[in-house]
Amino acid sequence: MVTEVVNKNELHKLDPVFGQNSFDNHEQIVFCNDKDTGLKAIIGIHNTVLGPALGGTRMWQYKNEWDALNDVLRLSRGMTFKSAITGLNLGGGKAVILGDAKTQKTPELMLRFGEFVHSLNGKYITAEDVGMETSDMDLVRTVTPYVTGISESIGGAGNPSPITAYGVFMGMKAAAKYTFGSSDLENKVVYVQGIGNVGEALVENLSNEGAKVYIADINQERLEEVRDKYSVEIYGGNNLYAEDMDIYAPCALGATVNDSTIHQLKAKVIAGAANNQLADELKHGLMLREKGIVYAPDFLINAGGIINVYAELENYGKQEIIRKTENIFNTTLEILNNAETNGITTHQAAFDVAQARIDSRKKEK
Ligand SMILES: NC(=O)c1ccc[n+]([C@@H]2O[C@H](COP(=O)([O-])OP(=O)(O)OC[C@H]3O[C@@H](n4cnc5c(N)ncnc54)[C@H](O)[C@@H]3O)[C@@H](O)[C@H]2O)c1
Repeated sequence: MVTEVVNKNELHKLDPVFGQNSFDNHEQIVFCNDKDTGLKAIIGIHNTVLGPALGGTRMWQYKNEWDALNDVLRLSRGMTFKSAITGLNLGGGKAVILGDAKTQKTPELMLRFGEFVHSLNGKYITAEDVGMETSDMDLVRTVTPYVTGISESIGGAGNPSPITAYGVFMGMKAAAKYTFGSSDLENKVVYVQGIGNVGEALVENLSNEGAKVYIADINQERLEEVRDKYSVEIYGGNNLYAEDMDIYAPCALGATVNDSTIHQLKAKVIAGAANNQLADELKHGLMLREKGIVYAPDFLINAGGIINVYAELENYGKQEIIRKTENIFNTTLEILNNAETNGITTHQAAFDVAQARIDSRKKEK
């Protein structure tokens, strides 16, 4: 849509940036373009009340620029609440690079992207997300200090994905305790959708605990690779939402919990790593509550990665990373109980805690 020539008289109807539903008072949005490397990126800085906006970079072949903009806005906003509820002194930001990471990601493009990050003087700090590897962050580090998730060999905390997965596992166990009366996941039927960096590490935790794990991914090679390493089954159908399961773990992209899937979902718990799992936070949060499906808020339980990269800024070690990540179990249980007591959705309960922390810091300032 944005690539079409727009009738100037109609521009006011489009409100392309400030009028977007997902805009939600972003402080700054930076559009980056470099002809030589083909870089097209958007950096979203949602809120810096608690500290610099930290969030990963996603490289994805979006259908169009509207999708890319909407994604970066939703993701950076999510980071604000993730860091706030986790008690970190960080704001929310995120970046997207438009393109196919497999075929279009070059060292030159990553370096140019790093220069754009550097030009923001630390207001935005990047890290990895979908389509990025630790080695990409190492490259970005050569042109800017405003990057985390770099290799341990050069002073970083390494790949955040295993810690993210561990936090999701903790959140899932808390949701299981709340729902089934025990945090033990042995024999629980869990569908993990998306077995990338985080999904695979979650599968490892789950299979060690004796859960019955089914894996789904659009990448067949990946499915076979992961199936051969752990005692899991590849899901052979084409609509996992309708399958009998205890727990649905979305670990691919966002918005899989929506009008169409909620009606089909048989899971009793949703707990996964993907950001922005609810297509519409208010509406779908309520629909899940009405259906009695327990939703462990994504921005609460997938905070292990940000805890891991925050260590690079605050200089704490592995032990503290694990301790903070394990605490996701307690926070999740508290949020699920609060939601029940106050008759609100679990998403709202988590959001309220995060927003209260931001408001109180704003008052102090
Ligand atoms: N990496 C982290 O530390 C971290 C931290 C917090 C949140 N997250 C979120 O977790 C999710 C996974 O991150 P990751 O780092 O593992 O990414 P990744 O790129 O390593 O893996 C994503 C996987 O999802 C698969 N996939 C994509 N679309 C799919 C679909 N429609 N159905 C099934 N599978 C599909 C891909 O083939 C890939 O295997 C993302 O939403 C990311 O934003 C990641």
